[in-house]
Amino acid sequence: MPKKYRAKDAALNAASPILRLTRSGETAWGPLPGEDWTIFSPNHSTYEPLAWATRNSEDFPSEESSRTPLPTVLQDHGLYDGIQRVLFGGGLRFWLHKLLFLDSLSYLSHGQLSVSLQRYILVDVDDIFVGERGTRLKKDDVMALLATQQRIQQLVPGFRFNLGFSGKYFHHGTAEENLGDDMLLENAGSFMWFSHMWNHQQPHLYDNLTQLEMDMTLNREFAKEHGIPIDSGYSIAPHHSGVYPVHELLYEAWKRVWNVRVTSTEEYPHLRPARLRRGFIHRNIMVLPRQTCGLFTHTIMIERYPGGREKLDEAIQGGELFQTIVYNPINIFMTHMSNYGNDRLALYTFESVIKFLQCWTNLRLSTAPPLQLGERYFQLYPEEGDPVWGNPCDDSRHQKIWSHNKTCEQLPRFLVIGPQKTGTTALYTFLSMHPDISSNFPSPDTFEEIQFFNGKNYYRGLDWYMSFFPVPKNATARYLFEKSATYFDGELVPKRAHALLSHAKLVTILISPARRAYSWYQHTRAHGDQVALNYSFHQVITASDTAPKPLRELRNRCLNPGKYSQHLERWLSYYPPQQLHIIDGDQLRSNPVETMNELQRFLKIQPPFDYSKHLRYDPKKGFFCQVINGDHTKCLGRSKGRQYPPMEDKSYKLLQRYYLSHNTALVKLLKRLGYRTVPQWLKDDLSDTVTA
Ligand SMILES: Nc1ncnc2c1ncn2[C@@H]1O[C@H](COP(=O)(O)OS(=O)(=O)O)[C@@H](OP(=O)(O)O)[C@H]1O
Repeated sequence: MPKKYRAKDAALNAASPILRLTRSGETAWGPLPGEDWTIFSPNHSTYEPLAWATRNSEDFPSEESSRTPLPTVLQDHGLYDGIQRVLFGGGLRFWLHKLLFLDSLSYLSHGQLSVSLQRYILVDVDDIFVGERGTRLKKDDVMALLATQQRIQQLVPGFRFNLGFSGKYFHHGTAEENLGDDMLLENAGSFMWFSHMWNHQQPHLYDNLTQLEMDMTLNREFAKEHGIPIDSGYSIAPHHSGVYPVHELLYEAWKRVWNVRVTSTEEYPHLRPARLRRGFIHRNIMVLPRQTCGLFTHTIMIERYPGGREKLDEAIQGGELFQTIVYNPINIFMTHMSNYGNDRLALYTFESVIKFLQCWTNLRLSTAPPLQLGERYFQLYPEEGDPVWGNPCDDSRHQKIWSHNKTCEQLPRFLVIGPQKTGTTALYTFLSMHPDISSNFPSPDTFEEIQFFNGKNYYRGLDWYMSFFPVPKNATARYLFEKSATYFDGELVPKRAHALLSHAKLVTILISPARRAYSWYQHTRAHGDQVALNYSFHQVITASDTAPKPLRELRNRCLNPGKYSQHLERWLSYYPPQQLHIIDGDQLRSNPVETMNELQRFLKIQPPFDYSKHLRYDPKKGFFCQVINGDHTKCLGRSKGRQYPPMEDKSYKLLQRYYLSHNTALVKLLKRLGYRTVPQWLKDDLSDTVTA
């Protein structure tokens, strides 16, 4: 019917085959959101109602029919035109429609787009013993806690509240509240427990591991003394401090004192939006996303709850809290002790939402200790095991829970990303001559390169990366940079680099990919690599996919980085083109002064450094070198600018063909990026006359 109605009192068709997650049986009484409902009037046997509602009687005071339920959601079996559909007469603002939408997707995709019906719920009660006098649990609150827990157990088998304690504040309440503390301990075995911090101090405020361990040990001693179990393997930091952004000392102390294997936070990657919170694993500690239920330490009385009882019920009855559980297979909720005293809003909230879920959904609610939840979570989302380190300075909340000794000024402002064998060491050396530019401290394993964003080092975390850069107050250089030539073609590198250094500028050097491949081959031979010594360059680059693994690996390291356009496009899918500067490697070799001037302009470094006075061509080396003490030059070592025979013509020809599509795409890309001239090496590689 082409009219816009207001509607109320929704009910479902229990016989509909679409219902899966959604459970029929009740009527959702009251007005439904929106004023433009379509009421369907099917005139063909293909349509079957999935939901009904009543037209708002105020709009039709005299009409008898206003009391008759009319179809608002229809299943179209597709008998008419062969296409099955579900037609919604109202939008997704109505919570029941969100469930029906999920079920429709599942039904119409023959189960391929289905969410699981299993839901885990864990309710953490932080700050046990911490609340202010007058807001803590009394004996009858603890009794209510136990009674509610028992009732919830009927609906969620094995359900137990998970209590996070800070022993220092035990017996810090009124006489009545201290009896409440005692009663919690008398019933310790009825709950799950985890360690908060002994003194509720935020871990990021500790710069001393011993101190942090001492505080944790005090809480552990307290637990042992009072019969609190200490083997949960779970812990929580006050205000999520130290968990993310990671404070390594916290992870270290947790492992040493509590053997922590799992924790949770609301802060990864950010507090908001809550639906995007995810997990990660760091130093073998699983970090799970934590949900909020709308109750905080200040909402301990219903009149303090924003919007009062009505808003709280809205969250429970189809609103945010209800939906959190519908959408998340694993739910760890944060509450505080004071939410269980006073108006006991947390008891009301959880019991009500669980009942509401049971009434309207077929979800199977269960619970498990945090360690099991962690394992389950990463089985469901294995890809999340890999963390992505964001920049703490991009989020004001993160900055508040980051050590005062850390600053984003200690992060590089530009990256020289490679690829290998294009002249990156020369560029690194020239940049380091600049009085305003400074690179990282050398790594014992990879020398001037940190190689953080690719490979295993990334798992060492942000503190590890930052430890390679001078603390700004102790340094004179204004521009920090890092050069790791392996970044260029690293699959994950642009994403990771952008997450941490979204404002950083990127510098890359390109030479003929064929020459680059050959230089890499010579490099590995010079390093005594047996494969390179046993096979000719031509054999390496023509090795087939059935060749021995080491040979294939060498072939790949020779060939893959040279697919420049592919790699650059990946960088450009994260960074805007204005942040990327491409250096012609041949120009860097033949005219480094001009190259460095262009680079300084791109980096907006003022005043510019006069490289003409500091670089000179060294005929013996055959390259430009650094001028030392007026007359002498200091050149790069023997491993840069090696002497080796020219590439065989047949190899060069083969590589010209191999890189043809990549080089053609590179020309287009350079034009798109606004480069007016195409480098000579690229023209040569694309022509079929020139030899190497
Ligand atoms: N000024 C100067 N001095 C020495 N070498 C120079 C210079 N400018 C560019 N080149 C070229 O740099 C090539 C080595 O590149 P990289 O430093 O990027 O290699 S590495 O990936 O770090 O191993 C190196 O490659 P090979 O000639 O194959 O040794 C040189 O061609």
